[in-house]
Amino acid sequence: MSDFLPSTPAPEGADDHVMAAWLATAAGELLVDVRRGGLEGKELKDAGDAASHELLMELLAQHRPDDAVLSEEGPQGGVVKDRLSADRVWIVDPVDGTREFSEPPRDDWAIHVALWERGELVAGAVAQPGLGETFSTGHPPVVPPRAEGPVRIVASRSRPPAFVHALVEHLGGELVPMGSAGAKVISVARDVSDAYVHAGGQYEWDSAAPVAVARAAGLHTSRIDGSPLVYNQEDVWLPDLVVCRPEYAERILAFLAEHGTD
Ligand SMILES: Nc1ncnc2c1ncn2[C@@H]1O[C@H](COP(=O)(O)O)[C@@H](OP(=O)(O)O)[C@H]1O
Ligand SMILES: [Mg+2]
Repeated sequence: MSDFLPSTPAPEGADDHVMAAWLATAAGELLVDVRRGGLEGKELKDAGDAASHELLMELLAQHRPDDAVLSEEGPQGGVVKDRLSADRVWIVDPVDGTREFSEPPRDDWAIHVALWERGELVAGAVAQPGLGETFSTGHPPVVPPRAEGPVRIVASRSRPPAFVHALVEHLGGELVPMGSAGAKVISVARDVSDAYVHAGGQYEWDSAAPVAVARAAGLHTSRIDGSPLVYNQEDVWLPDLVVCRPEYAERILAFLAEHGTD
């Protein structure tokens, strides 16, 4: 048992939206402590991954004992209980943007907690401790009116897919490099960017919670071929996605259909 105590007690009788937000926030508080502990580089990444994973597993076992869990850091690919026959599966990424987590004072890292139930994402939360905020399906972000200026495409800071540069040029826009899939999706909801486009590799836990929040906020979410993002599959590889303000979806998907991502 970890001796860490979240700053707020578990909300009594919490619904799944509140539970997701509370779990992600609690893991974020623990990670802020870990980050202040003096470790660096790989040691800090490993300590953060392990501490957050263990806390989330412990709190889920306590508060949602009947549900299955798929965690990036779990055993056998993070599977606890038979998630493929379960009705309810929590899909968690204990630290998303692990690289940026290990580079204080960067704020582009996040904790993802999503709930999948019988085929759909039904709740989710993305905590971004660097912003002091947790974004959740319980109180979906209200997307502000778009700031004036060129289209902003947010993409991986450390491995931006090559096609993204061509897309940015095609749209006459600009590239916003950022770590963490969660932070990137949330940047669209915050009007820091207009679209997040990724291809070439990712897992279900990288996008489940951010996509749940993005959908609740009214953003477009899909695979790059326009098909729906589907979760709790046998193979948890989910390599590409588009999350954007709805008004950009058609143009982005048309570009990807025509030019591909090679
Ligand atoms: N090509 C790839 N293959 C596997 N995972 C990838 C990937 N590109 C990005 N990811 C994962 O997606 C998340 C966001 O990446 P990025 O910050 O580069 O956009 C990271 O999650 P983790 O930090 O949880 O490992 C990263 O590992
Ligand atoms: Mg991740």
